Amino acid sequence: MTLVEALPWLERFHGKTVVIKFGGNAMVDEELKAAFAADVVFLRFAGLHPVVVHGGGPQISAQLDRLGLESSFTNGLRVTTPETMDVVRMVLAGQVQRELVGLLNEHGPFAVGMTGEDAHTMTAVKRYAIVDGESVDIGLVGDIVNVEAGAVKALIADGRIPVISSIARSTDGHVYNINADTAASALAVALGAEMLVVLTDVEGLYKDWPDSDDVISQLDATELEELLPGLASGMVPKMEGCLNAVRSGVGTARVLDGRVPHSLLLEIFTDEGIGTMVVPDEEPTVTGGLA
Ligand SMILES: Nc1ncnc2c1ncn2[C@@H]1O[C@H](COP(=O)(O)OP(=O)(O)O)[C@@H](O)[C@H]1O
Ligand SMILES: CC(=O)N[C@@H](CCC(=O)OP(=O)(O)O)C(=O)O
Repeated sequence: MTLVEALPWLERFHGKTVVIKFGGNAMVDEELKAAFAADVVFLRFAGLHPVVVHGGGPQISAQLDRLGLESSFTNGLRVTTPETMDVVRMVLAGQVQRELVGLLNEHGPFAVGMTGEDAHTMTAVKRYAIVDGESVDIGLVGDIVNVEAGAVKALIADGRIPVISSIARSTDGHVYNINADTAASALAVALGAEMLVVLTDVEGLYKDWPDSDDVISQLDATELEELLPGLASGMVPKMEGCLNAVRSGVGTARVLDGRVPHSLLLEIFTDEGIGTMVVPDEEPTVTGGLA
């Protein structure tokens, strides 16, 4: 990429908040993790306000395996017993988040880790999975009902990079496991972010997955809504999160291949986008006259 190509994007995104969801599947390679950290710090030095929400599904599964605990998913959500919840919290907040904070802070005193529990940042309610129209109990899985973004905004104002684990407390004191895509989307909305970027282990949203690897490069909210019922597993919370974001004021939501080194910078600062971009529905054009 030529530097001058980046100028219009630097101007456009200066001072804007970008929420980046770093998926556990994109986090498997040491070099890629370091490249991701460098990209996020680059964004900060370029005058954007990056906020990281991280996943860790494969890392949680590996730890459950080591402990000999069974684990299963319903509609892309982990069935979470109280015992599983202890492991989820330990792995996300104690391991994955710490590692990302460490990698970011190799560049300076920027990253501050927290979970949705801190400063009441995220409040959850129990979430049920819907299977064949029936509501199914999947344990301590939560949905976000409120985001108090004050603590995150204070960190941004102080030049820090918040790194947030997708765990949240309910008003009655339960701690819930939140899908990281769902948490990133809720946070992007509450922060009035310009962009939600979801880094995963595929090139973007495939048109006819698993039969073809034709990536949909751009679609609007209504088009995405029509595709949602046909999507499988991990893509469901991701695309629901993108839809929720653009329907609630976030400028664009993008799904990118986290396996491509520096995909974040390529997407934000070059003309040809990579991955899938979800845009809000076009506002109806006002043709004149009184409303
Ligand atoms: N239409 C689709 N396009 C792309 N990937 C899809 C699609 N439907 C299902 N998937 C699956 O969703 C996975 C991504 O979700 P997930 O494994 O939860 O990733 P992450 O850990 O990054 O959140 C892909 O690896 C792919 O197997
Ligand atoms: C409820 C639920 O499924 N929570 C996820 C939280 C981590 C996550 O979302 O990680 P990825 O982004 O890497 O998939 C889980 O337990 O795996």
